Amino acid sequence: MPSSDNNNIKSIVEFTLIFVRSDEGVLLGFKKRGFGVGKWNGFGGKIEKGETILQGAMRELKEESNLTVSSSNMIYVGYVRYDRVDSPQVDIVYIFTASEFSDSLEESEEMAPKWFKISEIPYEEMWGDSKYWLPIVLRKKGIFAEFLLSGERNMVKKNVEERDENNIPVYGE
Ligand SMILES: Nc1ncnc2c1[nH]c(=O)n2[C@H]1C[C@H](O)[C@@H](COP(=O)(O)OP(=O)(O)OP(=O)(O)O)O1
Repeated sequence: MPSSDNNNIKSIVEFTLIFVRSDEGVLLGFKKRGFGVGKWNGFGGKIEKGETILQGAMRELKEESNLTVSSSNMIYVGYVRYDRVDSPQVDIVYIFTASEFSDSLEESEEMAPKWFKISEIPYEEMWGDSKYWLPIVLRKKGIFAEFLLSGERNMVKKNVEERDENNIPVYGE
């Protein structure tokens, strides 16, 4: 996408997003405040200074759902890049899955968690781009996707690539 050429004059903000799986389906959280309020999504947030991407993903899951996933059970599957025509910020969202976890599921100040069958995922109540790439992730494939957005809602361009496990994209490479 042409906007990629602008990376050097845009600020990059890095986020994590994890989709926990079980026999019940996939765990989503209803965002109760802040960015994405009123939408269902996986669990995650900004990576904090001094922590790795993996540490950030594990911390956000714990904070938002009380679930614990050990580092060896965190599966990195790729990333989604969001550029906006009307903002100097590019968001990189690192995507993880996990199917082994411990501790009891709890609602947090930020997220109300709920298990969804795969066939009942509420894509119309999620970010508009999720329907293009989340099904790929849930088929246990790697993902690289990039979206050019106008404001919060309008998608100007999209590029979605399914990747094999030996070709999982790493941001910056
Ligand atoms: N388009 C886009 N931009 C940025 N982040 C996202 C999207 N689509 C998404 O699905 N996401 C994900 C990435 C993160 O998991 C969340 C956003 O994190 P946020 O709640 O803003 O981060 P926190 O660190 O928890 O924020 P506060 O603690 O400051 O509220 O959405």
